[in-house]
Amino acid sequence: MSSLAAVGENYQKFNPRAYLQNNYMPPRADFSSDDFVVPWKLRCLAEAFGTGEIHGQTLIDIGSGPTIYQLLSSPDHFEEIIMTDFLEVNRDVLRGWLQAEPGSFDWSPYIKHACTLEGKGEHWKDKERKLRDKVKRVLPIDIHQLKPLGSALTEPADALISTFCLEAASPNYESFQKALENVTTLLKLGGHFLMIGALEESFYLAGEAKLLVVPVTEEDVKGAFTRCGYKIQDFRTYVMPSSLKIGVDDVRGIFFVHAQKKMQT
Ligand SMILES: C[S@@+](CC[C@H](N)C(=O)[O-])C[C@H]1O[C@@H](n2cnc3c(N)ncnc32)[C@H](O)[C@@H]1O
Ligand SMILES: O=S(=O)(c1ccc2c(c1)CN[C@@H](CF)C2)N1CCSCC1
Repeated sequence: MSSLAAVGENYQKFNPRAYLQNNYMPPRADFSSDDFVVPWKLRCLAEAFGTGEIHGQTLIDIGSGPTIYQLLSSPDHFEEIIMTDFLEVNRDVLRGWLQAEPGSFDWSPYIKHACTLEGKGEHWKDKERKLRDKVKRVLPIDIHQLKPLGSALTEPADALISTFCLEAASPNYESFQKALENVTTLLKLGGHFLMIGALEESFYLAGEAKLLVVPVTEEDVKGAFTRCGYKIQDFRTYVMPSSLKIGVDDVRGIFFVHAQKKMQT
């Protein structure tokens, strides 16, 4: 079995609820200080979208998983948002939240924090409704395919966003780089890519699943984007405090990159 096939097979054991529990619920999800990682992530995204540079018809979220926090500052800037994931279980979890099904994950602390960061006086229920209205499709994706969305997409997008996907779905750095090239085909020339990911992580747990992660450094990430024809507009890192290391992963830090696809290749 190829290493890519092995990654895909291992993901069949991925448990969305366990993943959400491990990463997006207290005590790890702590909003009590701006210096904590979740406020830091939301601030990176709010500030990037707040520049007004990143806008257009379509935004695609690559490897959404069962989460929506990554999109909270985007709805005012795009007509259509497309969410994607490799696993049907995750696409089903997303559809449940989008349709406000009972028992869906409570993202309200994240939505409220995004409203505070943006400082527009927007009520969190309005932001929640706006995001639900803008997400028009939830599609299957495989970043290791030359055409990651197959024939589902006709027009390239104005912007891409991806959080904790490429490094968590690639068995090695070569396939991480190739996956970036593959997803870049989904983006217009001059389009913007916002990515948040794990630094120097080798595994994470999601219920019965132990998923292998290709450990990447800041230089690895910058090099991959540069080799793929991007201009890096902003790059930030967050060092994970030891208090947040509870055994569900071995992440050392988090990166945020805002990159723009050059007009000339
Ligand atoms: C660590 S989770 C990230 C989820 C979410 N974006 C977040 O910020 O928490 C990694 C995601 O990558 C997805 N994935 C795994 N293999 C993939 C592939 N070949 N192509 C696209 N996504 C894949 C998984 O289904 C999972 O949802
Ligand atoms: O936002 S995080 O930095 C975060 C959030 C998600 C993930 C990781 C880290 C690291 N492992 C990833 C596996 F790919 C998933 N965070 C980790 C500390 S507690 C709150 C959640």
